Amino acid sequence: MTRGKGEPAPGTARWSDPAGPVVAVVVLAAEPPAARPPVESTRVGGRPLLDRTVRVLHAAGVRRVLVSAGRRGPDLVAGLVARHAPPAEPCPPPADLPPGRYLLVGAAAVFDAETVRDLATETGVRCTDATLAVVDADTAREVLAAGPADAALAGIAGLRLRPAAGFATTLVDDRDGRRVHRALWQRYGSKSTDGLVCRYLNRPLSRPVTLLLARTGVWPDLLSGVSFAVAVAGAAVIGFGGHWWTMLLGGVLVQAGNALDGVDGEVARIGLRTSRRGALLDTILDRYADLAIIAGLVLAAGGRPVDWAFGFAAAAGSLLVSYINVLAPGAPQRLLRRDVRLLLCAVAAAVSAPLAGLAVLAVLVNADAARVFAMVLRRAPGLR
Ligand SMILES: Nc1ccn([C@@H]2O[C@H](COP(=O)(O)OP(=O)(O)O[C@@H]3[C@@H](O)[C@H](O)[C@@H](O)[C@H](O)[C@@H]3O)[C@@H](O)[C@H]2O)c(=O)n1
Ligand SMILES: O=P([O-])([O-])O[C@@H]1[C@@H](O)[C@H](O)[C@@H](O)[C@H](O)[C@@H]1O
Repeated sequence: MTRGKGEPAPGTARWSDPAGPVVAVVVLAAEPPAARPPVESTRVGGRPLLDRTVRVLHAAGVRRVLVSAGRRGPDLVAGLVARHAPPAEPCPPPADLPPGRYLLVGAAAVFDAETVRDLATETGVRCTDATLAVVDADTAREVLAAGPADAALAGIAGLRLRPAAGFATTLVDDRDGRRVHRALWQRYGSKSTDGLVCRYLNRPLSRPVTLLLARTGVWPDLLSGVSFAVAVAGAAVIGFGGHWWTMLLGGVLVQAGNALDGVDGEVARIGLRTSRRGALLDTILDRYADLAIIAGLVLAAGGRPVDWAFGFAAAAGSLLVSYINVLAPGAPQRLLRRDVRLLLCAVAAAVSAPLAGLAVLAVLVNADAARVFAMVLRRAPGLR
């Protein structure tokens, strides 16, 4: 394809003029492929790709999302309108597109809001990692008239290429989902705040479970309940088992619950389904599971006064270490994060040393809490 119609002579300002908000046009095939489901219906993170695309575009601040899909358009858009607010709209015929800036989105593009925001700062730019481009109205009309954006955009000269600022890839077809979900996990599976046990032991354990569940659309809150149930089951087996092998089994269940506790967040992030409600549920269930596990160790140790004393100290310190995260989110790095505490409890149970485990946990968590509180207090402004 020759240079875009109306393409400015090199050096003129039009391509770089970022004036005006961008309108997104999701360019789908006018006719669905005969042999396979249309790529936009492939489930990514538990929702059809077209739904994810509309959601990400709105999350990136795009004020209008149009869907160009030939005669399929009105039906597709009707479904989107029912599931999105603000909704998507059918794209008018290319010749009727008003002047302005357009973000052209390929049917198979999988991307995040960060990539959209970065691209939308300019005009005349195309993403090298997925079919995304910001062009002016003339070029948009030309691409839409030519058919699916994937091929038409590649042929337009004069577009500056730019790697994705965030996440972006192209879903080849519905068999490519595994690769895309691995890439999404790589980007969103772990958190910057993960502790050492979490990063090097728990995330590798939770990753295959998440990759199995992320495409199903399973509710993250349900997964929070499952990891809670596994941890509490471990606590019960430890507390009431009475044999070395039940202690070992209990320890394994506690560590399994520890690792599984990352699956809910991983599935939520990959599927763009994180929620404040889910975060609260996750944290509250974790606190109860922590207390249940400590109670299980106290019962396994014999339930004597000394066992309850260490259990109380371990529980109080554990709650304080977690509470610091609420009181002072930017507090210095806490060492006895939940991933470390639960691994310590699991090992104590597995080697049938519940009292020793409680004593070590009690000393470490309270020392860590005292250390971090002292640092926070030193930084806190004095009386004014
Ligand atoms: N129903 C839900 C559950 C979670 N979210 C969102 O996810 C984060 C929680 O992220 P994640 O589950 O990845 O990690 P978490 O903070 O739970 O930390 C666990 C530790 O508890 C565990 O001990 C450790 O082993 C594990 O590896 C993790 O580090 C939540 O804040 C929400 O934003 C949601 O939306 N809905
Ligand atoms: O590691 P920690 O801070 O003691 O406890 C954590 C909480 O602070 C966090 O809010 C929650 O999402 C984690 O699942 C874990 O429960």
